[in-house]
Amino acid sequence: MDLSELRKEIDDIDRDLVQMFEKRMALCQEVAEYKIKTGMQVLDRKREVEKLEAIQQMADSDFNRYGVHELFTQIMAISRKLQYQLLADKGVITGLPFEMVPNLQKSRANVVFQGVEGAYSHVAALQFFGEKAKVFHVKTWDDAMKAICAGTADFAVLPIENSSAGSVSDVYDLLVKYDNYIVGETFVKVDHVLLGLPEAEISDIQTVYSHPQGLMQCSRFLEEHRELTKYSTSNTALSAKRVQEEKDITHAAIASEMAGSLYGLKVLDRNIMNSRGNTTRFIVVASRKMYVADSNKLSLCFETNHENAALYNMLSHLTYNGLNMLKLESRPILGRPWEFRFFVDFEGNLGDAGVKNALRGILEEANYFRILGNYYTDKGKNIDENK
Ligand SMILES: C=C(O[C@@H]1C=C(C(=O)O)C=C[C@H]1O)C(=O)O
Repeated sequence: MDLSELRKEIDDIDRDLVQMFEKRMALCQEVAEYKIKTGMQVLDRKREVEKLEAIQQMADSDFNRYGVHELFTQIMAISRKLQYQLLADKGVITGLPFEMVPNLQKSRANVVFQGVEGAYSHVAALQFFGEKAKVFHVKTWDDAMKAICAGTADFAVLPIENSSAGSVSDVYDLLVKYDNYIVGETFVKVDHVLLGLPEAEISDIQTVYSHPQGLMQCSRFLEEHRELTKYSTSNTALSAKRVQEEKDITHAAIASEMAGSLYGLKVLDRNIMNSRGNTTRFIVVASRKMYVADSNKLSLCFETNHENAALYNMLSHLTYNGLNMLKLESRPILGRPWEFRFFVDFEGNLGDAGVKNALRGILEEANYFRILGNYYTDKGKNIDENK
């Protein structure tokens, strides 16, 4: 037999396979209609496990047993995706009661941030809500979350990620702890300087205060000045305040120039950061499940079974619906060592058919699932990376 004859036979088989595939999908569509009527779940794990076992029995070698297992795992996943599409089309999307709003009521908003005046969160709040916004501060990120739950604030502004130090993991955990939602985001350029008392010189400094992120973002500078003792504080601006209050010429803070001028400190050194384009992304959080009409980014959180391909299967719902993933983060689940909760950001709007379809799939197949928000992002267009 020559190659072209072999390929012709393969082509014939493939044609049959496609026809069989289409027949199978048509039946799955009927199954979906039955499920919609009866309120049954799309995923039936027991049936899928039994099917995979039965199919493996039909194959005649280990290699083929493995192959058909792979093949039918995918066929059934596609079958489920078809069913979710149908459910989403028929409006059967429970668990997504997000209210669409034309815009956020920014001008009358009461906004909370963590830290003290001059903190980068303060800068972020003014940038997002405008210079005249009513802002107040609390001691911890947890307090900020509580303030919006209690209604003393309409919005909280919290840092979620820095371009050189990475994710702010505590804030991820707080998004799970509280029933609050991301309704916006804003990017702030972080320009740390070394601040001391007006009479201090850099040679006087022995102790440096800053938030752990501030210390991390200036780690190269601190490595070059190993003689300095580093102290973590809960906020960069608070460290500037502390230097002002302690009146010790040997103390300095790593904070913004704005914090320095607020607390009467002198800039002892600039350009102390590891990377020049150092930017922090802040999220704006509210207690209402709402999204603005032009939202273009979603954040989700889910837990899966601790088994082979579990994450891959969850993410396949995004791939299959052509959704562009922007970020994947994981956090440990307390009480279940070495198991993780996943956080995914991707592009889209809750009104998009592809988004509804993907959410329906993840909602059914994850052990725990929450939409953390659908909001508008300008992707940090205001940031000049070269300055
Ligand atoms: C088609 C069904 O829905 C899903 C898909 C399956 C399949 O493609 O064989 C099997 C079980 C379900 O998870 C069904 O319930 O039979």
